[in-house]
Amino acid sequence: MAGVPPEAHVSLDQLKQIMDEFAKERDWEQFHSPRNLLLALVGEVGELSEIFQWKGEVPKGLLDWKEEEKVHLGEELSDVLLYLVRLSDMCGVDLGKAALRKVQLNAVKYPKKVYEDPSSSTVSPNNTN
Ligand SMILES: Nc1ccn([C@H]2C[C@H](O)[C@@H](COP(=O)(O)OP(=O)(O)OP(=O)(O)O)O2)c(=O)n1
Repeated sequence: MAGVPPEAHVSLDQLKQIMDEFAKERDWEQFHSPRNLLLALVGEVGELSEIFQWKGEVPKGLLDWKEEEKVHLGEELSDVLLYLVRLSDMCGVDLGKAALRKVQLNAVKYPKKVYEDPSSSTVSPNNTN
């Protein structure tokens, strides 16, 4: 793959282009329908879940995980991301734009002031009333 960007600077748009090239080079565009991609995405979410299955709660940062476990985790997270990027593209959705818009909607739905107030510390995100 010619245009693989330096790791630290990858964008959703670059991942979109890479997935497009990957599918074209293998003549796999015929298989990358929205439904197929959604099923593939859900399958990868299942593989991601398996990594955490039966472990109980795990500490943030996964400090006690072996390096190979973290590498595996990175692979499954990447599969989810790549299928999500490809699914969005095949549905004609600009994922970056949509995500930024959703972040704005979230901020309106969950106003900062409510959650900044220490007296409201028991308010959960799903119980704003
Ligand atoms: N038709 C396909 C098949 C694969 N991929 C790409 C996207 C994913 O990043 C990765 C998924 O590959 P596998 O189906 O081989 O899944 P895993 O890498 O998880 O392998 P396994 O299920 O054996 O653990 O390859 C794709 O774009 N289109």
